Parts: sequence; C-alpha cells; structure tokens
Amino acid sequence: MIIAIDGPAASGKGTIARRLAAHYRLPHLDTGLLYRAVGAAALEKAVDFEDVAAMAGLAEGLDLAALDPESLRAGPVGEAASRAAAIPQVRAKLLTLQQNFAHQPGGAVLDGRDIGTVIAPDAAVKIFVTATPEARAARRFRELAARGEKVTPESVLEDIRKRDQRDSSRTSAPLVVAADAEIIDNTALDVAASVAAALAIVERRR
Ligand SMILES: Nc1ncnc2c1ncn2[C@@H]1O[C@H](COP(=O)(O)OP(=O)(O)O)[C@@H](O)[C@H]1O
Ligand SMILES: Nc1ccn([C@@H]2O[C@H](COP(=O)(O)OP(=O)(O)O)[C@@H](O)[C@H]2O)c(=O)n1
Repeated sequence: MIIAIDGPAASGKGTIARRLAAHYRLPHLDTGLLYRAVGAAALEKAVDFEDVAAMAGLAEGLDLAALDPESLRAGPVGEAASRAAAIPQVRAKLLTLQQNFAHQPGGAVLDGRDIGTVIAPDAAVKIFVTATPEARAARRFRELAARGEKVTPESVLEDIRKRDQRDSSRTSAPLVVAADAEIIDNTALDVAASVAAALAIVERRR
C-alpha cells in the first residue's frame, strides 16, 4: 500500500507520515529532505540558484543514507529548498529515487508536495494536510525557537507565506490537492486528533 501525504509547510504532514509508517510498519520517506539537501548544498558551496545545470548537478546521485535530517531542518534551509524545488531540472533528477521508494514491494509512506500528483498518482491513499498560515507559523516558530534559532513569529509567518506562494505557483509539480485526495485541516486539531483523522482515512481507503 502506498500512502501519499502532501501539504504546505509545517502542516504536520511529516508527523502524520511517521505515525502511519510506524502503525502499518511501512518504510517512510520525507521527500522534503531531498530538496533541503540540494538547497543546503547550494548555500554551502555558494552555487548560484539561477545556474540550472549546477543546481541539477547537486541533485544528481543524492545519497539518502547520507542525509542529516537534523541540520537540514534549519530555518534558512527551508527557503533554499523551496527555491531549488522550483527548478524543473532539479525535480527531474530526484524523480526516479522517489518513484522507486514509493513502488518498493510491500508499499511505503511518502510525504511532500507532489506525492499524490506526480510521484505516486496510483497511491491507494492520498491525504492533503493543511492548516491556516497562522497556525502553521506558530508551530514552526516553536520548533525553530526550541532549536535555538533567532526567529520572530512575524519572520516565520512571512517565510511560510512566501514559501506557500512559490510552492503553489511554480510550473513544475506545484503544490495542489490531488483530485482523489482527502483533506485534513488540522488548524484546530492537536497531534493526536490529526493522526486519528489520518488513520481513519487509511482504514476507509485501503
Ligand atoms: N496537529 C498539530 N497541532 C500542533 N502542532 C503540530 C501538529 N502537527 C504537527 N505539529 C508540530 O508542528 C511542527 C511541524 O510539524 P511537521 O510534522 O514537521 O510538519 P511538516 O512535515 O508539514 O513540515 C512540529 O513541531 C510538530 O510537532
Ligand atoms: N515533494 C516535495 C517536497 C518538498 N518540496 C520542496 O521542498 C521545500 C521543503 O520541504 P519540507 O517538506 O522539508 O518543508 P516543510 O513543509 O517541513 O517546511 C518545500 O517548500 C518545497 O518547495 C517539493 O517541492 N516537493
């Protein structure tokens, strides 16, 4: 069974994906980490984000096992990831890896922006997780502040809005709700209620 979880920044899709993967004993891929790895490498090597060939080169042969989720979750890396992800040639380099992960025997859980639309349109279960920008910004602010990052609630909300706009308006695999996805708006739901809603959808769909 393939479970596709999509949604905007800090909607809680990773939290849901991890819980579903544990519940159904399925492997999980946080596809945002791939774009974050490309964005982080571009920042580190001072690669020009307009240099499409160089950006695509960073995505080439990315090693899943070598990714460090902890450092990739830093605030500025999210913005760099979103810029890298808007480049079709970068997305093309990351396609096969994600499709292979999704279609491994036994199934998988993937979360991102285009899982139900591009990576695994054949997924048995598609969930689109969302919440208001204010709720998502409050969650991300708490997370970044706990990491010791010097952020303000205003700057985080601004970053979320900018990323929503870029991720939804890009030409290649924009963030859209798949026609056959079920939507969870968890603005007023805590983690437990949000996960319960997702579990109910999977049980109904599988
Ligand atoms: N329903 C929820 N209510 C409150 N906080 C949540 C909820 N879901 C997730 N969170 C918290 O919000 C932050 C972002 O969640 P995460 O799952 O990483 O989102 P995403 O993968 O969409 O970026 C985390 O700190 C997480 O613990
Ligand atoms: N399947 C995916 C996953 C992430 N991304 C991009 O990568 C960026 C970072 O994704 P993420 O899921 O780690 O970000 P958060 O939602 O955790 O903030 C997003 O803003 C998207 O631009 C994408 O384009 N497609």
